[in-house]
Amino acid sequence: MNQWEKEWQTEQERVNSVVEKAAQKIRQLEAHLGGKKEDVVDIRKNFWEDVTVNLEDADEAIETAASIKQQAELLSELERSHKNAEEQMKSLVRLSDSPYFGRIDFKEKSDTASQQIYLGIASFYDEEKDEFMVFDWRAPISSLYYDYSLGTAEYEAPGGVISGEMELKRQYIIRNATIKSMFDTGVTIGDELLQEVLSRQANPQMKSIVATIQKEQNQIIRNTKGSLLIVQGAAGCGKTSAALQRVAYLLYRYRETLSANQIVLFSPNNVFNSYVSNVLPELGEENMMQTTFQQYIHHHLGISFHLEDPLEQMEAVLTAGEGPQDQTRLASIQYKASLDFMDMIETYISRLRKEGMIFKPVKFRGKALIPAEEIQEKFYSYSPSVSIPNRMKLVSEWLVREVRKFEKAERNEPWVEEKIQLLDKDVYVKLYQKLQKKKQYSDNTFNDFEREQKLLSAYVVSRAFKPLKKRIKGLTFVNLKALYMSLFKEDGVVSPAEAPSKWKEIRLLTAKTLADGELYYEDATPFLYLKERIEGFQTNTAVRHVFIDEAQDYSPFQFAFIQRLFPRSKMTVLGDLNQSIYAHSTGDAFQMMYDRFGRENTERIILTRSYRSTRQIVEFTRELLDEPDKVIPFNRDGEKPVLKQFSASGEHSRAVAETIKQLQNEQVKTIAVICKTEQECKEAHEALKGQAEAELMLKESSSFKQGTLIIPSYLAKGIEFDAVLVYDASKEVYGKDSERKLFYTVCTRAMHELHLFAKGELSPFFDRIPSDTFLAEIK
Ligand SMILES: Nc1ncnc2c1ncn2[C@@H]1O[C@H](COP(=O)(O)OP(=O)(O)OP(=O)(O)O)[C@@H](O)[C@H]1O
Repeated sequence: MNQWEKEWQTEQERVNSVVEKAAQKIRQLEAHLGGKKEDVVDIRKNFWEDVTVNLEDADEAIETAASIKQQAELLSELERSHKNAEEQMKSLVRLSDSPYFGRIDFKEKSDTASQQIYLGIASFYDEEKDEFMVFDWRAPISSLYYDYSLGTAEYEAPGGVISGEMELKRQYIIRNATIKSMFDTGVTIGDELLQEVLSRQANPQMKSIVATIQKEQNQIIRNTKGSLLIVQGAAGCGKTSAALQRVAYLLYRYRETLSANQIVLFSPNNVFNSYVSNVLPELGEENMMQTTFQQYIHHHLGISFHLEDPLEQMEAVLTAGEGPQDQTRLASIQYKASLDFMDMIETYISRLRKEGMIFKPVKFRGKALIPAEEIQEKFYSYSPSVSIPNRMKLVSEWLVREVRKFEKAERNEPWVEEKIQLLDKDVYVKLYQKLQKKKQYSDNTFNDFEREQKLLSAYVVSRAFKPLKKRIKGLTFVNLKALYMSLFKEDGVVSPAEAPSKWKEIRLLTAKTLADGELYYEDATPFLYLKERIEGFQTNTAVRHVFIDEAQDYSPFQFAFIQRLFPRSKMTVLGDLNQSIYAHSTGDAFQMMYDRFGRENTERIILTRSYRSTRQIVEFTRELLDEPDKVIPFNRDGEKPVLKQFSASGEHSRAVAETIKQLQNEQVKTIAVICKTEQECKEAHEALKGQAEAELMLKESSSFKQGTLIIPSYLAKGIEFDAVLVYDASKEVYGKDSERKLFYTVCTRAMHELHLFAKGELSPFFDRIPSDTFLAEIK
């Protein structure tokens, strides 16, 4: 047995001993858990027997309440500890399969001997020996593993910086408690393990990367300095991965004060949500809250008209032509994305303080109880120094009082009698009991009938007025739609000198769509902003950390809005300007964020190494960028991208089908035929019918499946596939310079293979790509 084999054996023995200790712990926990479960069941069963209920007098009632409280606390404490034990159990089960993935030997400056630190997903403490057999990857000392190669190294412990010498760095792949591979590394995280991880097939669910986190990614994960962290980097450089491990890190580091429901991740779409949903549970943490910006807006708008989906907007933009209508829409999208538009709304708000508020009359059964003009008069009767939301509140209280007056008068209306006849028997009985309780019955049946009648009509009227009062309290008497539309009137807020280009056309377009009962997606955030400014901003102060992935797709307006929504929250913003695919994402949104938070509160980290795709694919895709050298491929080899160009469309689809079948025969798990738009997807699906099996995925389904998909470009955002087939890389489809970023985004979804097909003339983007970076077949 050579030295390495001996090492291997010693390491395997250590794995065995950790697993054995974990098994002991599992047995103990099982016994404990069983007992706890019985206790919980017992307490639930006997809850009312173990409390003394006596409500005879006030003192007794207080004692009873105290006794119930004590019993409830006991129960919740037991439930909590049961949950903890269960979580510990899950972590031990994971540990028994693969206890750790790395080891470092570190000698502190002041020590003579080095300490062996084994790193795993969760820590494991040996009570007998009083030492950690495994350190959590997020522990302060674990950062040595990610940040240093052999030699001098230091880390930040709670008590200060600790320096020393790293003498060994080792990596393992352990499955079923057996070491499958083991390597010592000199450089940061050895290429070998990363090579092995990256060469695997794509998965419908993203995986955690804790064993191979790179130094620059570790900086993102552990950064706790500023209130804004901006992460920029090319496609596939691990922004999303780093963000998710960062969530896990924050939950560990601030475990006393931070919980998963205080962290929000804004993701590009629901497919992406499902794609990343497994990473945190895999790391033994609960998932943070996940939403898309569209869902958030929709939920808070609570409007009755139809709100356009961002995907519909995307389709409209991607299929836009040179005609005036389409050009107006584009100009409108861009202007409404800007901070200029937010300023315009602010000017409007200042004006509304003095004049111009628009209300709806308060109506009941079709009858106007309080006309809109009267509400407006009341609104402006309050001092202008009172803010608009406060005045709204005062008006709402006044309206409720007014409505109450009408409510009383309404009791004698004929409809009330009709409703009384239709009342349920149960209601009658209840009201009868109420009267009896109040001892309001007399011997005089005539009086009794009158009282009954009064009570019944009061009941019927009050029930009928309830929704109206609720609506008033919800401030629905303000006419938000009309207010928003006023922004686009000819004599509106904007002075001709400040008006954006095509302002007249934008005004007309907006007025028309709103009048048709539709709200375009570009209007959604400004509309909500106006609503919040009038009704009072519903800020969320419970959320402590907001993550925005694919941040290049947010408009400055949306960013500013999010910042305002979460005033007590830190932010991590991740994106790549080269993948800006929305028409509103003009300019450098990151710079704008940077300016808003201020330099002293902001950290900016740029990632340059791309891990997703093979070296050959990165060498091809990066040429689409203005600064190709800024993207460095990770050294993993594969085939060069293949381009097949056809003049006849029949041959084109046959070739696509052939490639799909070939990949399927090779057992490639995830294959995506990516088209630019929904329309193109449908055409592709039709053309491939009967030739190759492929599923059409057009809308955001809630999950992302293995297999062969035909998918539009914007739905493939943030996701990756083993093989990508660009359905038509012709000039017809990717011809405008504004589509270069989209083309880049599409091509960079490929991990191992990239096939491009073109019908007719090639996209001009190929002019910038050196011909030796791909293989071309022209038919
Ligand atoms: N340190 C790492 N170890 C192992 N795999 C990694 C590492 N960093 C990134 N990856 C892998 O690279 C791929 C791309 O990562 P990720 O999706 O996080 O990149 P991204 O920057 O968000 O990409 P995009 O901007 O294209 O959406 C994923 O498969 C991820 O698992």
